[in-house]
Amino acid sequence: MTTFSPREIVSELDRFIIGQKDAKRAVAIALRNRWRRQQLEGQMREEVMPKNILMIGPTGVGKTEISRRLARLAGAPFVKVEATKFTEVGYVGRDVEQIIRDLVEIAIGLVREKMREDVKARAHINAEERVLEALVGKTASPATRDSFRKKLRDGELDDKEIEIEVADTGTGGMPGFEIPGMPGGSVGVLNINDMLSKAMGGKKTKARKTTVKESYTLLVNDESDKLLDQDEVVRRALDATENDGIVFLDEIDKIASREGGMGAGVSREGVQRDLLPLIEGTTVATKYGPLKTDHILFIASGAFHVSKPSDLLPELQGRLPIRVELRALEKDDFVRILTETEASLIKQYIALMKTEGVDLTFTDDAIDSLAGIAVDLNASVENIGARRLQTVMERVLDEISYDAPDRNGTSVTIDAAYVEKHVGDLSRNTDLSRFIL
Ligand SMILES: Nc1ncnc2c1ncn2[C@@H]1O[C@H](COP(=O)(O)OP(=O)(O)OP(=O)(O)O)[C@@H](O)[C@H]1O
Repeated sequence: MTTFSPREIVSELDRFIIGQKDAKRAVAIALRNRWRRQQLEGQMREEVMPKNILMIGPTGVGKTEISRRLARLAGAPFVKVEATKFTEVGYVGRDVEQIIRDLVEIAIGLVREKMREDVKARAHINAEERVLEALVGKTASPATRDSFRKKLRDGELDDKEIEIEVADTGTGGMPGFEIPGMPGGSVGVLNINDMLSKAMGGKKTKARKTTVKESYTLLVNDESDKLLDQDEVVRRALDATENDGIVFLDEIDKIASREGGMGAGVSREGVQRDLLPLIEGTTVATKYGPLKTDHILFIASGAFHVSKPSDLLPELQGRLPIRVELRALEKDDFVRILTETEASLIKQYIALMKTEGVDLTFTDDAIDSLAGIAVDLNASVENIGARRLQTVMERVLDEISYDAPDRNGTSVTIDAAYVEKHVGDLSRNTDLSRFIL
C-alpha cells in the first residue's frame, strides 16, 4: 500500500504516460481512497466501497497502461481481462470467477517475491552450501570445502558447470482444469494434484545443469521458498487481493448492448449479469480459501463507439460511477511519447544498439517525421493509437537492427531523410501498410 498523495501518484504516472490527465486523476483518487479506508476502524472500514472507474476512449491511448502503472506503483495485484472473452462459445456463467482466482495467483507471486527479499540473507548462505556440495560432494573434508569456498567467493568458479536439484515450480504434472458446471471445480482437481505429489514423496524436484554463477539465482529462490512460511504467504496474498486487488475489464463496451433479443445480444447481457456479483461484492472459492471481492477495484474500459455506457445494465452503471474520457492522441503526443517517457521506444533502441557498440542518435526532425507517419497511418489504415509507433519504429530500424553486429564502434544518426527512405513510400501505400506498418 502506497502512502503517496493523489498529486504524487499523478506525477509518478506522468513519467510513463503522456496526457490523459482526467484518467490519471481518477485512478490516483481511487488509490488514495484505499489508503484512507485502511486508516478507518471497524464497521466504517467495511462500509466504504471502492468507487469503480469507467474509462472511455479509443484503443491504444493509455487506458491499460495507466491502470497497470498504478498497480505497480501500489504493489497491488493486477489482472487484465477482455470482457468479450466470456461471450465465446463454451463459457459458462461462473467462469467469470476465474478472474478472481487469477488475481490471487498474481498476488501469491507478488507476496512471495516480497517475502523472499526478507529471507534472502539466510537463503544466500544456504545456497552457497549447496553450490559447494555440488562442486565437491557431500563427503569432502572441511579443508577442501574451505578452499573451494574461497575460490567460489573470489568468482574463480563462476563458469564451472554443476548439477543442482531445485523444486519444480513449473505447473508440470496434471494441469488444473475447471469441471464444467461445478464452480471452483479446479479446487478439487488441484488438491488431488497436491495429494498425488505428496504421495510420491513430497515436493517434486528437478535436476538442472547450470553454471555456478547462474545457479545462485535458482538456489537462492529455492532456499528462500523453504524458509518462507507458506501459510503466511497465502494469508498475505488473500489479504492483498481483497484489499488492494485491481481488475482491469477491457472491451466492456462490446458487451454493453441490452437489446438484440436473439443470439449474441442475450449472451452479452448474460455476461454483464455474471460480472455484476463480482463487482457488487461476493465470495469466490479459490484453492487458497474463500475470497471476498467487495473491496477489489474494478476499472472497466471501452471505446464506446457504437454502444454507450447507458446501454450497460443499470446495476452495472451504478457500480462504475466514475467516468473518465481519454482523448485520441495527436502528433504532439506521439513526439512526447517517443522522447519524454521513461524507457520510451527511442531510449530503448538506443540502449539496445549500445550493447552492440553502435551509437544511435535521432535528430528532432526524425522524431517529428516518425510521429507524423504514425498519425497519417492511424488516419488512413486504422487507428491503433500509440501502438502504431512500435510498428513504424521497428520498420525504420530494421536494417540497423540486422547489421548492428557488423557496425561495432560506429555511430548512426537517424534523420528525417533516413525515416523517409525507409518507410516514406510504404506509408503512402495504404494497401501495403495494412500488412507491414
Ligand atoms: N498516453 C500515452 N503515453 C505513453 N504511452 C502510451 C500512451 N497511450 C498509449 N501508450 C502506449 O501504447 C501502448 C498501448 O496502450 P494501452 O495498452 O494503454 O492501450 P489502451 O488504451 O488500453 O487500448 P486497448 O483498450 O485497446 O487495450 C502501450 O505500450 C503504451 O505504453
